[in-house]
Amino acid sequence: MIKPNKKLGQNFILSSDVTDKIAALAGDLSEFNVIEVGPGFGSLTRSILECNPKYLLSIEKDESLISKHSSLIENYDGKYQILNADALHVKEQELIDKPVKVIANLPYNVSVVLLLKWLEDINFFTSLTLMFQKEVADRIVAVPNSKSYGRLSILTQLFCDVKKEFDLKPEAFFPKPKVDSSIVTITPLPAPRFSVDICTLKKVMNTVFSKRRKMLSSSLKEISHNTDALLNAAEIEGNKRPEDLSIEQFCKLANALHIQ
Ligand SMILES: C[S@@+](CC[C@H](N)C(=O)[O-])C[C@H]1O[C@@H](n2cnc3c(N)ncnc32)[C@H](O)[C@@H]1O
Repeated sequence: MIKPNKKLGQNFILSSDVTDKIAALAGDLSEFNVIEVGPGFGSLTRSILECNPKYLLSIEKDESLISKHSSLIENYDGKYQILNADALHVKEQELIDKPVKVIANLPYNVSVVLLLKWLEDINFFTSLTLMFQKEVADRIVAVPNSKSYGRLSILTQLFCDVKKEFDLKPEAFFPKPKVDSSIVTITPLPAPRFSVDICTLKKVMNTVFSKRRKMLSSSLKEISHNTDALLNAAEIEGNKRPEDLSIEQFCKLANALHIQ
């Protein structure tokens, strides 16, 4: 009898058609080491292994699920290992060699924190094929002037191409989550789209998005003693709101603040 652990975001995919489709989205795996976060009972794991990766390492926090993988480890002798660890705290760079692809049906409670962690050294990865709750996926792929556009869209798209692949209804999982889910492909760029100091960019985004409805001329006062000069230097009108700005404009604003 399976007793899913809600705290660990355990919603297992029911159909192998779905897991096969997710694994296939990651493209040819034969030259790649693959990391899977949260293999659960191994449904997506099996689909990934059937795509013949060079090596697969799964990272699972729930100790009680580790033994469920013994036959897969035996059948894919030397090609598959499972690590009982918290994916938030592992250093992938110490566990596996490049080139690396990540494929995962992420535990939703930690999915954003995991993505932010991977973004810190994004060029370690060739691609990430990830399942998020739909609302988070929408934020990742959002464009300016939309309600989902914000910090996560800007940070991810500064470093990566992003593509929403398909949505899944709660019925695709056991137990049924309360929300829809979406698969996103994230492909790191060789270099960030625009040159910017990331700390300053984060400071600007945190300031203006925490007052989303306010005009920039007002919200930027919190971090700049001369908002007119700042906005002029970035060639942005003060009556704009944060969701009006492109990623390039955010970077211009951060660069102008950095030298102010
Ligand atoms: C959404 S389920 C996916 C299970 C399986 N891959 C599937 O698609 O059916 C998330 C999995 O992540 C595991 N998990 C939760 N938090 C984790 C963490 N911090 N590090 C590693 N695994 C975690 C859960 O125990 C669970 O097996």
